[in-house]
Amino acid sequence: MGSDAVLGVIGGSGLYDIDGLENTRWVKVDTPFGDPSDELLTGELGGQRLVFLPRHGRGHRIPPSDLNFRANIHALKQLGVTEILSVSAVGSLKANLPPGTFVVIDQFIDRTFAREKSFFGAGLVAHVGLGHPVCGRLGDLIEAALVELDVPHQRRGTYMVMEGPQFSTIAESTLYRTWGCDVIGMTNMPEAKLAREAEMCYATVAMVTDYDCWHEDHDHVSVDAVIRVVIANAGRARALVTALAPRIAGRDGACAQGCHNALDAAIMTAPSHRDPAMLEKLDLIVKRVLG
Ligand SMILES: CSC[C@H]1O[C@H](OP(=O)(O)O)[C@H](O)[C@@H]1O
Ligand SMILES: Nc1ncnc2[nH]cnc12
Repeated sequence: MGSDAVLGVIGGSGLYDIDGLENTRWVKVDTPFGDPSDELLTGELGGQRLVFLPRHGRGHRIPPSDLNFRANIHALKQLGVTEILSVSAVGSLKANLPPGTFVVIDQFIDRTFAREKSFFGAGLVAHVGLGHPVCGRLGDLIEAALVELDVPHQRRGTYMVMEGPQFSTIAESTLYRTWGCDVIGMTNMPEAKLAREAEMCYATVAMVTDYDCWHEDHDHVSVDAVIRVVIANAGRARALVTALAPRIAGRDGACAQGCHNALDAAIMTAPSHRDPAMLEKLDLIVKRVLG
């Protein structure tokens, strides 16, 4: 069987388009959860189908708490995306992770509190596993691409997700360091949770832009500093996408880690108690498992 893989790229701060895409088209996608951040750019990169979504919209119009994460993930799924690469700017919580380092995230701590976090709800209840919140297989492919490109990186790391939009206090930043977190940002949750519910592989490459506000020898984070580092590293982020695309095509069948079967044992609501309106709204998400 040939690969059915379609790579979705969610571009964070500073990554609002993709180089070298062929046969491109910006597509407007409607979802039962409202509007995604922008139109989605579809195309091919080295023969691999790719869909790109600028997380904050072109021109960076939408703050983290107002992102419609459900619509974004649903729109990617509608366009056939099976594996998602999230590219994100983050602050460093470790002295050995200076700006310019890429971290292939494998864990999250979700401290967000003002966001819709599930496709499911009253009338159709589900609980997916999140012990491994990112796809390890996709993480390995990202790491292989970073090695090939000689980009300074760390293979694993915990991303602390804060609500924002303000940056942290020193007390908060210091607390997160005692928790062993590696980096901090505002966007990857509930994105990763929703990708799991939608049975898509998800992995994050976090681009360190600053030392947040805990480091005595460095200025506190500012938008200026973040943008400067993002611009300096945008070429490497784009090269990563180009190097990752052909690696995605190698998958045969469903993800061996189980991302594409995440709902197999997740739905709790008895068939006789399922809300028909919810079933209709969630059709794209649940049709593989409920038929
Ligand atoms: C401009 S700094 C704060 C902003 O950047 C990060 O976003 P993204 O993950 O989309 O690159 C961070 O989480 C904040 O939203
Ligand atoms: N220090 C920081 N805190 C939260 N989000 C960020 N994005 C980039 N740097 C950040």
